[in-house]
Order: sequence, then C-alpha cells, then structure tokens
Amino acid sequence: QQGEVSNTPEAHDQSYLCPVTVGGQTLNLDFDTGSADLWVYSTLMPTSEQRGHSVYNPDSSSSSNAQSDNSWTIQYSDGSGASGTVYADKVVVGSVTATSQAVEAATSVSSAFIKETHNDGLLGLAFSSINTVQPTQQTTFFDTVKSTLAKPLFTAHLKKGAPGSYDFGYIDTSKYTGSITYAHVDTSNGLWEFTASGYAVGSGSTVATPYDSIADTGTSLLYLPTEIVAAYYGEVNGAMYDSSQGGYTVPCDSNLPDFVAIIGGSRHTVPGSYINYAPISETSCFGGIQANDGIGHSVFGDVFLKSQFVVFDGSNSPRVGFAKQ
Ligand SMILES: N#Cc1c(N)n[nH]c1N1CCCC1
Repeated sequence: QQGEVSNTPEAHDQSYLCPVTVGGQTLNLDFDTGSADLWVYSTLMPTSEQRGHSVYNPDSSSSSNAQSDNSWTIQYSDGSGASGTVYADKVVVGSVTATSQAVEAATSVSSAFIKETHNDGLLGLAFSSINTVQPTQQTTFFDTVKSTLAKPLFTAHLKKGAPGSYDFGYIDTSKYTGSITYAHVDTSNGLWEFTASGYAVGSGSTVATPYDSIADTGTSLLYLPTEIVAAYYGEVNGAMYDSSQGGYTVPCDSNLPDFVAIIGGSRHTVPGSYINYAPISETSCFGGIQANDGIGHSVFGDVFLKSQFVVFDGSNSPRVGFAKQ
C-alpha cells in the first residue's frame, strides 16, 4: 500500500497537524520524527483536560483491544509530557491502514499540550527502539506498516504558512526540484541522525565542519552548534542573545541572510525570511536559528525542513534525503 496525508501548520509553523482516524475516530496529530510513540487525547483523561480537543474513546471503537498490562510515559526535551494506557486499534493515515496499531491513550497530558487546542496527540516517526511502552515496547505506525508499503520510506513536505503533506511508500517527484541528496543515518539513538558537513551564511564562503544532527519534524526551530549560531547572527545588525527570552532575537525589520547547510555533499538553503520566526514585541522577533546547547546534537526542525522535500528512508541502510522544494 501507499498514501498521502495533508499537514496543516499551526501559528508560526510551530507544529504541523495531520488528520488520522483511530478506531474510526478522526484526530489531528503532530507527526514527529523525533519521537516514537503514537499517543492521543482520550476519554480516560479528566474532562476539563479534554475540552477543546478531539479525543479517542476506546469504548466506542468496534476494533479496540485493551493492552491492559502495558503503560507509557513520555517526556520531551521542551519539558512537556504525557502518560497513559495502551490499546491496539485500527489506524488510518491517508490511504495507509495499520489494522492493529498500538494506540497510547492518554490519562494525563502536561499543560504545555493542553493549551494547543488543535493538537490531539502525536504520531511518532522515529525508530521503535525509543518507544516508551512498558513492559512490552511497541512499534511506530511506520514500522507497523513498513513491510506493506511499496517502498520502506516516507517523505515530509512541510511548507511555510501553508498546508503540505506526508507521503508513505513512494516519492512524489512533483514535490521537489533538482535531485535528492542523501546522508547515512545512524540509528543507535533511535533518531534520524546524520552528520552535516558544513555551512555558509548568506553569500559567505562555505565552512567545512562536521556536526551531528537529527531531522525532527516535531521541533519548530533549527538548533545548531554555538559557533555556527554566533557566525550567523554576527551578520545581523541588532541581533542579540536575550537571556530573558532564552535565545537570540533580531529586529523584526531585519533583512536576514540565508543559512546554507551542507548535507550529503550538497547545499541546502533556508531563506533568511524563515529565520525571522515570531514577534516578541513591536520591534523584536525571535530567531529561527538557536544554539543546540544541552541537546547533544543539532536539530533540523521545521524552520529548516519547510525549505526542503525530505525522504526518510527506512530500508536496511536507513538514510535521509533532502531536495529543494
Ligand atoms: N521537545 C521536544 C520535541 C522533540 N525534540 N521532538 N518532538 C518534540 N516534541 C513533540 C511535541 C512536544 C515536543
């Protein structure tokens, strides 16, 4: 099988949500290549926390089977988290069906999620080795269906301020220009982890330096080594590190330079306008590039990914591919 599902950006392209049917019930989920749990808001949560969300009711699904011995709890690096119990149920993404997918029904969700009223949960697309279900670890939707797909891959086509798509099982050549360049993926941390080999700021010269990175659709910004971030904002008049905001800010009327990442031996350019992320005040805007201090690797999040067509190749030699949209 193969199929396409639309994604729709939240404000500032902070996240991208896709309609998914779980046990015949449609929820809007954040497809996240940085985690490996499919969890949903559910009727098992306090009623007050369900308000404003579409929720999964396992009792009203004709295909749900409780996995009563299993439970889950997940913590994300931004401090948000959720926990709950597990069911097996039918999950449909576009036209791709997982007849018996582990659906992690939340009993508790952190406040950071509750206020995102369009987000009804996550669909993890990292490797199943980091799925949090215990005592019996479960597979991601992609791993569940992979053997039934025409090709063992999915693609991400995220756009700036407009709907895009995720495709499962095929590469739609109409969604990119030029060629796709690939980088080998190291799966030892359960992530789509690769090594970028350099960078350039605007029309500046290319700096050859390797930096360990992940492709993460569930992260909004582009997190890079501190020296690269300093080199970037050093080219922006009025840019500053504002500890009260927790990162670099720029004047909102800045004409920001492009950022070029060298991956797979090719140049991949983020337009400078994408790096003016969101207003903080009348004149100050939060930068879309920030330092990766404390993360342990660089994170190519949505600020970067929405400039590219991205292939997540889950074959026996996993790799990520990037092409210009
Ligand atoms: N923090 C964080 C994070 C990440 N690194 N990948 N996905 C994340 N989230 C998905 C929903 C909330 C956070």
